[in-house]
Amino acid sequence: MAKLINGKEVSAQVKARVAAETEELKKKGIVPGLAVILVGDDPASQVYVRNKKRACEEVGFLSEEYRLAADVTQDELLSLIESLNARSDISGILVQLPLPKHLDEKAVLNVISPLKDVDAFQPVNVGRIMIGDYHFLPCTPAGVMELLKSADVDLCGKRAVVIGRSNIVGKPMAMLLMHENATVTICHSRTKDLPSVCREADVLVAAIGKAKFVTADFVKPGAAVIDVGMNRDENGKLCGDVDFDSVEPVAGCITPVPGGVGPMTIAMLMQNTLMAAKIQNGMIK
Ligand SMILES: Nc1nc2c(c(=O)[nH]1)N[C@@H](CN(C=O)c1ccc(C(=O)N[C@@H](CCC(=O)O)C(=O)O)cc1)CN2
Ligand SMILES: [Mg+2]
Repeated sequence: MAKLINGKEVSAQVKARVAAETEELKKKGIVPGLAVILVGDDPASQVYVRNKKRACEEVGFLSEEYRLAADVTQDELLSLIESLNARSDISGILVQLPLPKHLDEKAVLNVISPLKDVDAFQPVNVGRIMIGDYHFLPCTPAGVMELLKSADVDLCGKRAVVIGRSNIVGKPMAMLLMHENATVTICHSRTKDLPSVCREADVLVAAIGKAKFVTADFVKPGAAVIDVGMNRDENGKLCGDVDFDSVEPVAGCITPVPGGVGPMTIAMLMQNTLMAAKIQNGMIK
């Protein structure tokens, strides 16, 4: 039986740490503030944005929410971001993704000040991650690293396989694992004989967006299996990219969905926003 890695528990620990530090910052007159921009009315995005606001309240941050109509123009969105860039009471800015098709996501992310880019999606921060000189890490990969640490998974010299090559998860995930001295392979839809590549992994991270895609034959006995997926199964039930029931008996440790990586995403956002407040107040160079 695999050890279950509990994302709810670890995310609560991260948020408690952030809340304690925020209390100290407030004594110096510094209040971290997060602005979240939601364009359109995608129901899942609405839930995530609501949860981000709730997390801000939990850790003692100021939070502002901007709900823009689905047909907002690119110029309107860019000017909102520019006005938030200029405000000293806003430490972090986040644009909830995905954006409606008529908006240019790259141009939108580009305009966020790198000092307030708490998602770490802005090209300056992406580059800094590449060279290992960063303040902000993208929330989901950072959350995965925190979960691996909580489960005492040793990465040094180990084989790690990441399935998925998105800019938001797969690519930065591979970098973070490499910074911890793992030997990393990135797989994707064109990878030949995917199960046999995955079977070499001591640490397997699934971020492909296909329900229950990773089955027991992808998993080396005793491996750490991290499921970044969020899908609906044939009955409409939330499930990950990993077929939990078949993989759990083979893995050494495993994250569930829900309750694994998901809650970490928001906890790490709180950590990044705290970091942004410290940077803007000259506490970190
Ligand atoms: N600007 C961003 N957009 C998006 C991000 C992001 O990090 N920044 N990530 C995802 C959505 N997301 C946060 O925004 C997110 C997704 C899932 C969860 C979560 O807690 N999931 C729960 C299950 C929730 C449910 O029941 O539906 C879990 O896995 O336990 C948090 C945040 C895309 N967009
Ligand atoms: Mg989860």
